[in-house]
Amino acid sequence: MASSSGIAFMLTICGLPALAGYCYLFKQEKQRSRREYAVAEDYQDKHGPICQTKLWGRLVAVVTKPLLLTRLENELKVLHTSGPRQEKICMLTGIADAVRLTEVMEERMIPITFRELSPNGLLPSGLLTSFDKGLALAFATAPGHTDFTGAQNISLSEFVSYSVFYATAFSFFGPKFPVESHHDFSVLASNAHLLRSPISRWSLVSRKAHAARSAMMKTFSRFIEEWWYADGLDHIEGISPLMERVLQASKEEELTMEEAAGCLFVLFCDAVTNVTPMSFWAMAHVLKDHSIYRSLRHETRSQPASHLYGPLLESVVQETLRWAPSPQPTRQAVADADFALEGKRYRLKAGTQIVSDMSEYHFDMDLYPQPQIFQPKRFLGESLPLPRPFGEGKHMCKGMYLAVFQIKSFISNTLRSFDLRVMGCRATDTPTENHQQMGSIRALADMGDTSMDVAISVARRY
Ligand code: HEM
Repeated sequence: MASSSGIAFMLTICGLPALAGYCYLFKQEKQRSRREYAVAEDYQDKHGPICQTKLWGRLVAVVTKPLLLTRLENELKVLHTSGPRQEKICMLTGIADAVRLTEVMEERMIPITFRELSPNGLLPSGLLTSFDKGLALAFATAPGHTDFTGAQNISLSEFVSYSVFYATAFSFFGPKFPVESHHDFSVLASNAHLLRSPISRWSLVSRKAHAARSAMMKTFSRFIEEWWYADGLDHIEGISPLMERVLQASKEEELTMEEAAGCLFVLFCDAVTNVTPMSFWAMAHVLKDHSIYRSLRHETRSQPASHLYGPLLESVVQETLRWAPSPQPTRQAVADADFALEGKRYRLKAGTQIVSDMSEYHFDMDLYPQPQIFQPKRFLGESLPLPRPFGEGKHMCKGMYLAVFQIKSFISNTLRSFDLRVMGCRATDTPTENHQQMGSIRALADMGDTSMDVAISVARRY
């Protein structure tokens, strides 16, 4: 899934500033100028809510209104997910011929995920409690195997990335999963853009990304190997019902062991790659404003550990889901389609990628006053429309309930376990892999440099 910043960047370098105005997420906390609003409005008046362009030789149509993608899917019947999904699977797993794997993911694994991660499936699965337990274990070691007994300065991005990775791996795969693979995962996550582009064929440029991907795939293959070949063994210690069902389905569908490992890895990536930056942004904004930090800490600490529903926490999470870049649902037109919409005529050519971008909606000043400013209390007591970072229609995110739980659990457990302080924004000579994964942190540093990070002091409370 392309990120909003990616599309904004692609549109900008294509010399289409008017279109770039559609997805200007990374001008965070700066007022969008009157001119930029006017340019975007002007574009919509002329061309309607779908903007078509060509990026690196590929036809792309960007849809900018809620529910429009669902409408096009239902009415045109030519928009499919399998093309973009297959690309994503190949990119993440390195499996060149992923046609069968993509089919199995769509027909078996996604419905399993939908059932297991629905509100009714989540509670009995034990996934939520084991995520909390995983966080406690991560806090005991992360990062760099420190125990945080005295106050220590660390990078917020590393702290978030390691904690979310550890807790998700623990809750999905149990205590036997080798969490030291976090290093390979970070390298892969921050270089995934290379694997996604034709540059991936230039081995000199993308060697690091290829190596990290092979290492992750080996980790997953080794993790399931014993179970895979031992017919009598029906359980991997501590594995979640979701992943157990995915493995059973892999055998039933006669996938290879590598393909089964690929299924686990792709679902794991779905669960970590978006929760990590969302948790980072939420935490960064809470720490940036000392009065918010104190109020949220008070709210969190005055409730029982299992309680994750304080009103301020709820508002901070919703504001993060509105403000932070979210992945963009993508479909592919498998045949030409002509249609009219809001008085404009469109023609989608077969092969066009349709990308839904909600940044125009999330930054609409009529819906959310001063949209560039992260306002932690924005959703307190207000009946504002809720953000829409999870896509829409039948392919809407299957892990949205888990995702919201993970972000809330990360913030609450961090505030309960530690006293934190921002020490400043730190420049590193060699940016660690996490920085790009987190996106630009200009909002705090305002220096336009992705090698910046937020340094925090962390001291364990008990
Ligand atoms: C804040 C975190 C997350 C965000 C913002 C997010 C967002 C999205 C978006 C935008 C889509 C595409 C929807 C579409 O094509 O219409 C998606 C799909 C998906 N997400 Fe998430 N997601 C998050 C967390 C998770 C988690 C924790 C899981 C757990 C495994 C997950 C599993 C999935 C799956 C399986 C799909 C594919 C659904 C399908 O094609 O039917 N996501 N997500």
